[in-house]
Amino acid sequence: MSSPVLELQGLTKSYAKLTALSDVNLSIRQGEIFALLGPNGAGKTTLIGSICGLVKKTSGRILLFGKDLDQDPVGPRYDVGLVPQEINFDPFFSVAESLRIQLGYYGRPRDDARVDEVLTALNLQAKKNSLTRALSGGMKRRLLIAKALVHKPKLVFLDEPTAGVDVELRRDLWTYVRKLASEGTTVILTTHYLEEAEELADRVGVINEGRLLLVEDKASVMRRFGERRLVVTFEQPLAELPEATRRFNATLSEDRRTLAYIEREGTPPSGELLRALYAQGLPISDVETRRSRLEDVLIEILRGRPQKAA
Ligand SMILES: Nc1ncnc2c1ncn2[C@@H]1O[C@H](COP(=O)(O)OP(=O)(O)OP(=O)(O)O)[C@@H](O)[C@H]1O
Repeated sequence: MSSPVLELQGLTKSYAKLTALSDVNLSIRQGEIFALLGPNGAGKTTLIGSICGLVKKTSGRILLFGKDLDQDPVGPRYDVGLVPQEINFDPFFSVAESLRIQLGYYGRPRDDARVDEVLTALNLQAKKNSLTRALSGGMKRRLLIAKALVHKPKLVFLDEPTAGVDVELRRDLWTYVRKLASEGTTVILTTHYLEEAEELADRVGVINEGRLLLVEDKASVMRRFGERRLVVTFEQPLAELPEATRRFNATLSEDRRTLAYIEREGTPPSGELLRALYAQGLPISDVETRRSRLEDVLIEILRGRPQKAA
């Protein structure tokens, strides 16, 4: 297995009255899409800032591409791209100029073909010669992403990349992020749109009050914390639940017309319960199922539902 792209060992950041990051340990694999999730003020931007050189850590080690940033704070950072939350470009440059400057800033030679490629990928070609201040909010965000990618970084941080953008740009960006990852770029993303993490992430990390609570494959998190809710409505009230369905621990409503069942890891599948009901020949008028979304799961984790071993 190749060595991690990024490794955090005991990363801690304290401000005068507050510990924004507390003993964070994390290892990121090459080519993965990692979503860092947590409520406002959890420490996500501080974590990204410490790696990108915008925040000075208090203690701990950061190894970027195998190099300790305390020993070489500059070199490894040339291969990192950051899409910050805040729009931060000079309004008096054109779109293309600001990308050219960015290339120079990262020590890369002038490369107009690369600038064009990124502009096309982010649907900004038509605005190539416009001043950045003349862009709409969504276009500014596209440019922010273009700037973070123009120097072909090996590791990209996307800090709330789609906050305030329209659905179309969000979809475009997701497609682009997937393409980057499939080509070997590693992506670390923070987002409050849980749908974004659900769509994109291979692994998720949950941070709260500066502590990393969990790091796990998204599929495994969904299995462990997720649930499927099954609600069956009968045409007539039932006298009682049939014997064959007792083992499911389902509940019958007060009017005895609807049955609710929650399927979790380790409980029988809801399909089995449905089959048992059909086998009894009960007249069913409606069946409804709802699966947990990552949003529900995150709330469970932050509430501190006791964790089983993974
Ligand atoms: N320069 C600073 N001085 C003092 N406290 C700070 C400073 N920067 C951040 N903090 C505090 O550190 C904590 C973590 O902030 P951070 O911006 O990392 O959170 P976040 O998870 O990115 O939140 P959000 O989702 O709202 O962007 C917060 O309590 C914040 O107020």
